[in-house]
Amino acid sequence: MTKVLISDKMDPKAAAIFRERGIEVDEKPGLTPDELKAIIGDYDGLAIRSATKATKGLLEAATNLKVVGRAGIGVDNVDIPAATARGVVVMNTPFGNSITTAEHAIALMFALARQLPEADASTQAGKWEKNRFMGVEVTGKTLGLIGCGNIGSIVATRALGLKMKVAAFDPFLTPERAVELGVDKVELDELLRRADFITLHTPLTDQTRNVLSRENLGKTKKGVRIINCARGGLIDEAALKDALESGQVAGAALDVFESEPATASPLFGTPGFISTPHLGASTSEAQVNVAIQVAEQMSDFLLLGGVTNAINMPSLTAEEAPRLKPYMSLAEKLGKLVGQILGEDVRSVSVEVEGAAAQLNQKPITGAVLAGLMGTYSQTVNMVNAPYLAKERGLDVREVRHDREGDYHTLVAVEVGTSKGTVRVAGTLFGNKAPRLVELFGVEVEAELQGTMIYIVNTDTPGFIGRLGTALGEAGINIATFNLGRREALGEAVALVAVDGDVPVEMVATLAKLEGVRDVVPLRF
Ligand SMILES: NC(=O)C1=CN([C@@H]2O[C@H](COP(=O)(O)OP(=O)(O)OC[C@H]3O[C@@H](n4cnc5c(N)ncnc54)[C@H](O)[C@@H]3O)[C@@H](O)[C@H]2O)C=CC1
Ligand SMILES: O=C(O)CCC(=O)C(=O)O
Repeated sequence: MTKVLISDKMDPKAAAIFRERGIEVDEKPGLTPDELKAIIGDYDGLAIRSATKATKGLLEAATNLKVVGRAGIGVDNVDIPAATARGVVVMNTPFGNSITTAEHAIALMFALARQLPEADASTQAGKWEKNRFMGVEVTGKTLGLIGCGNIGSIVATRALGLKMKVAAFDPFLTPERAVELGVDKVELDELLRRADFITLHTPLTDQTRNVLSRENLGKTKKGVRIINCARGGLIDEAALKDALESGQVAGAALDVFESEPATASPLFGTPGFISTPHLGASTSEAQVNVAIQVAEQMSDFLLLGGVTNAINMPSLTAEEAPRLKPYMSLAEKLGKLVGQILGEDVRSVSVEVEGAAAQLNQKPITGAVLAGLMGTYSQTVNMVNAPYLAKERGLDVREVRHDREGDYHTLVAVEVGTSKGTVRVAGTLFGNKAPRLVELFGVEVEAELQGTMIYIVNTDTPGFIGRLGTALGEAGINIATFNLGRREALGEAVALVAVDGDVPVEMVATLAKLEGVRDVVPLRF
């Protein structure tokens, strides 16, 4: 039975959905990394928030794992390259908590503008310091957004509603989108110079790390207030402390820290500094949203092969998956066929779809060809890691789509570049569901690729088939199906012979010695 582990605190709706869909689920938040590592091998799916760290070490122990689902947006707690290399799909829920996080940024902006935490603490301490807490209005002020994606855009609309001006720095924000949102698209230096408030909404990447560095903090308008509800590491925390102490920065509110859980920080106790413990996504609405989304997405993947919001694999809806299934089986068999016959001598792969196949999502078909092909070289290949492994081997992979119908109503062809030139295999679906080879290296051969087969290239001479049958019969090998094709009469011929049981190595050597034989390769599908 398919099994999922929920290893972080998650709304109970997630577990309920897994169970409704027939998936066994264990909820074990708060495990230590070692405890998690000890049990992860039992699970097909791992559902997490931000506390679980899906490290390379954990993924290595996760021998059955097929999918990691992040109930949230940031996947920086998952080693994506390691997951991809091991063929594990990583999914997130990119929209479920965006509004909630945007609202937290706005809440922190007001908390800074009116010093709400300090005023609350003072009042509850019985001090009534009415003159100590002079605030600022946000109306008419400029909010500088660093990152204007899903959350940044929501913050922008809320800020505009508060009659603020909004300037956004985001290299991927198009001028049209900026106009649509009503924000000024600016460079970082201009934002730093103009903003009264700065809020960060980017992922943590090599480009965004320390975007508010000591140098950039020095370029801000004196008295700026800064909010970070995105990721720790975007701001130089030591420089921020100095900037708060010097008055360059009047206030800073961090929901996220370089190191979490942040139970100690030099920033704690600095005047003008307020913090929350990574609460950006913590509303009941957002947690229900992400729990439902992650459980549905993971179930669709584990049960139907549907792929939604995957970071390391192209999307495939649960409706598309059944239609694509026979094509993926055909594509994988074609990949296996060329991989087994050509061995290491594969330099490029072009996957062509024609007719009905051209109406479908081609990425999974290409992925399946590569999975079949790369499976010849590695034991642990699947649709997720095959494109990655192909890239690692330096394979040039292309996709071609022909909308027209040729001789077949639907066709998947794989053209492979080798050191000796290009070869091509192609297959179709009989009755829209049964994969059949129809072309093998320029020769028309119709064959069902399954079980154990022998590929034989020979010179077309009278009596060859008899000699081949006798050799197999003498070795006690029963022929299941015999599929033949030839380039021209008495020219090169190709046989694909399906046999019961295995083909011993000695048998391959015996067949190779038969008169007229040019090549023999045992195949397994
Ligand atoms: N505090 C919390 O609990 C939560 C934090 N987050 C974090 O918020 C961040 C933003 O999330 P979304 O808006 O959903 O992501 P998104 O992907 O929709 O937007 C990110 C934006 O950053 C921009 N960007 C990328 N590199 C940039 C660069 N070098 N300079 C400026 N902009 C750059 C992108 O173009 C994109 O528009 C993520 O890091 C996410 O993990 C999200 C949810 C909850
Ligand atoms: O799950 C959480 O509480 C954190 C959410 C978050 O940081 C994210 O979605 O990126």
